Amino acid sequence: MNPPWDLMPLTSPRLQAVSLACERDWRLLFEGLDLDLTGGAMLQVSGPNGSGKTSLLRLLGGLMQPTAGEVLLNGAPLARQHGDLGRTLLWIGHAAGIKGLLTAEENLAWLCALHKPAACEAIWQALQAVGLRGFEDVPCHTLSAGQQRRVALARLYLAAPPLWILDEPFTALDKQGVAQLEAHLARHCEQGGLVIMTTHHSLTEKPSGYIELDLGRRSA
Ligand SMILES: Nc1ncnc2c1ncn2[C@@H]1O[C@H](COP(=O)(O)OP(=O)(O)OP(=O)(O)O)[C@@H](O)[C@H]1O
Repeated sequence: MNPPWDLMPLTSPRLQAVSLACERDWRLLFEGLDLDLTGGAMLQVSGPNGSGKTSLLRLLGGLMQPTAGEVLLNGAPLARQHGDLGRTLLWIGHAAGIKGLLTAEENLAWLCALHKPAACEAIWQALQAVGLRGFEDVPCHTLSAGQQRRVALARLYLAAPPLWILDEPFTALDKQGVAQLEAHLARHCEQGGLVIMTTHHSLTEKPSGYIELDLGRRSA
């Protein structure tokens, strides 16, 4: 049987940043930032600590308003699409973002239910894909940091939307986990998905649409 993520038809997303500026605590992090990303692209946002990588991701994911400029998703301002964002965009933040008292299966069930409920079988397949077979029904606070990160990343193996915004997705993963995630992200892009992520990790597997944006080299 094919895994569920192979059954998901991707509608190619387009994300644009138009003359984006970001100021935090009266400190200008960047300004005049333009991006035009379509399905197939992988944008790696790099730069030193505090250069504004997470802030940029939050702007692109609609979690924060820019100081100037705007973000367009499929041609329309992101700010006006909050109700529909979950169908297009999957956000996985710096923290694993899972509930310790819930099991891995329960965490994924409620996270998916926010936008599109997932069948129990699909959730177990996703957990198996991230190496958590046998840990489906234990409370997540009993899992290691890397295993908790894997629970969060299992969402990328469910019927995920086409645009993935991931803040430091490789944190706490072992070598095998890093290699597997790299391959999965590259495959998502080759299938028409769009990945935007921050990482200090140097990628060994890059899709043809790979782009790097180094915020440390931009003058604010
Ligand atoms: N909630 C906040 N309120 C005010 N300022 C903030 C907040 N979060 C971050 N900042 C400031 O914004 C700047 C950029 O932070 P950001 O987290 O975007 O950087 P980063 O490049 O992702 O850093 P790191 O590599 O350490 O994760 C920092 O100077 C930080 O102090």
